[in-house]
Amino acid sequence: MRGVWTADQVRAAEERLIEQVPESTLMYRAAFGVAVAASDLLREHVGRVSGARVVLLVGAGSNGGDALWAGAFLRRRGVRVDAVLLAPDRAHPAGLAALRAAGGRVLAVTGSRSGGVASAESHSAGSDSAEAAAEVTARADLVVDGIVGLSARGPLRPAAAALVELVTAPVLAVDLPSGVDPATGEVTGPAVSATRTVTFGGLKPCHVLGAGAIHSGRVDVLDIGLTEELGTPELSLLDPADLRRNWPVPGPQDDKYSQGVVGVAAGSAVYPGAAILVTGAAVHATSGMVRYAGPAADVVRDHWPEVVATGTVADAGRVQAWSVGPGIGTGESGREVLRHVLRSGLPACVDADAITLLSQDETLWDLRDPGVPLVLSPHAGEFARLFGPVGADRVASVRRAAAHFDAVVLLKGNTTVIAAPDGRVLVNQARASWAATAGSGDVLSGLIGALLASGLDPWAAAGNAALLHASAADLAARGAPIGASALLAAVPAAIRRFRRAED
Ligand SMILES: NC(=O)C1=CN([C@@H]2O[C@H](COP(=O)(O)OP(=O)(O)OC[C@H]3O[C@@H](n4cnc5c(N)ncnc54)[C@H](O)[C@@H]3O)[C@@H](O)[C@H]2O)[C@@H](O)CC1
Ligand SMILES: [K+]
Repeated sequence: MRGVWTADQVRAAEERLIEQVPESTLMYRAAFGVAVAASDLLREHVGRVSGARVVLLVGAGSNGGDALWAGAFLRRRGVRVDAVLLAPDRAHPAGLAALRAAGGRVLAVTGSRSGGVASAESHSAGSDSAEAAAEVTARADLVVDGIVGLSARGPLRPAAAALVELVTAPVLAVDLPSGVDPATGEVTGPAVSATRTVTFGGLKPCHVLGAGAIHSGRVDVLDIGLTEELGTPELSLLDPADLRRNWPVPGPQDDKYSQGVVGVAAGSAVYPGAAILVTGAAVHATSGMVRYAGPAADVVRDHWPEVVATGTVADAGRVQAWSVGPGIGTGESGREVLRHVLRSGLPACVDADAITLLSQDETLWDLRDPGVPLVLSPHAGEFARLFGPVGADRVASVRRAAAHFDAVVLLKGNTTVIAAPDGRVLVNQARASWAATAGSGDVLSGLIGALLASGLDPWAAAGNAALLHASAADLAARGAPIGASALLAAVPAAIRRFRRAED
């Protein structure tokens, strides 16, 4: 599992570390890491380091300081470095002196009332003008983004925004791509799109949430001594090694019952698709047995002969967990199905129509045994019905909902957020949005139900299912749109890929 820490946590860790290590040492370490990554990118994109042109976009804080020091290190490798100071009076003094001493060129730019880089302020000897800054930026082989870091507030100022728009070269972001909200990953205006981001100590929310994850490019975490001091992460990400360790596979002593039997209550005679998809996902996710209970039993049996299918949940037989909701409808028959599942005292993944039913009829909650795990897996619309609009801070909303319902809540989306009632949060950022297709959520329900039946902790069940689901979508799509059936068919290949994956 990889941790993600908030800006406040990182600052607190820095304060603790500074009692042992001078602040300037931390900045050298950070800047050295940035310079190494910049050299790698130059080799990759330009084929050389010495003689290449690097432009540093430098803001008012220590983020700019990191960039300036990195520029000084790059000068020693023969790189031509231009620093564009966006807040000339507040540029990091030691970093600026170091860059100048190393022979870097410094251009000063200030924002104008009309926005853009129309006004420039002379700052140092040489061709200091907004035009010069624009020109070097546009001609750079690599741009280092030191505009703003952990203390970023609001959108980029106009001068920075105008320069960012001109960049065509690869961008190396220092700590995080400027213009992205550090806490939520939200992008509401112009923002840097980084090829790579070098961050310090640990991942921050903006590297893994929403548009921020895309704008960050590849993220390298550099341990400058902070990692030990960071404490419990605010969020976590599952990595391939977690999935490989967690995904249940049969052992020598297992039989079809010992691995957990999952019950599927989904679909209807008129809409059997959901039944087929949820059941199929459960069939592919784990070995053992899947029972289907509902009006689509005949169709399910035709599709998945290995499934034991019955007409009603009451006749389903013994299961260890339920996957309930997709396609059951929001009328009385669906309500009856949900009542049965909630009364059963078994773990359940509650999705789709079952979530709508819960939002319409509060008395359904009373049927639940509070000691038994529940996973709610809404999309944003269902979440809103159940708990109110998600808002910009998805993590905070989902965490509150999980505590409120005393359930694991998985909010679907390009960034899937999974919160446990005790406050733990997992996020899964899909690399693409191929899973945004009708029926894809049904597949996820089946995966979660199967993992619950195997006895996995419900938070881990939901998290592992989300990661596998996104990976199956990528594998199936390979660059072209897919339907949920293709996603479902790719589930075994995705499991195989994780089971073979190296750490
Ligand atoms: N926290 C740590 O342990 C370390 C931090 N370091 C660096 O220090 C950075 C944090 O430094 P600071 O706290 O000085 O803050 P920043 O460098 O993030 O910038 C803060 C200043 O930028 C301005 N600003 C805020 N939002 C802006 C926006 N949207 N557009 C333009 N300007 C804006 C404000 O005037 C603010 O004072 C980190 O991101 C990292 O790069 C590293 O030097 C190493 C260690
Ligand atoms: K930055």
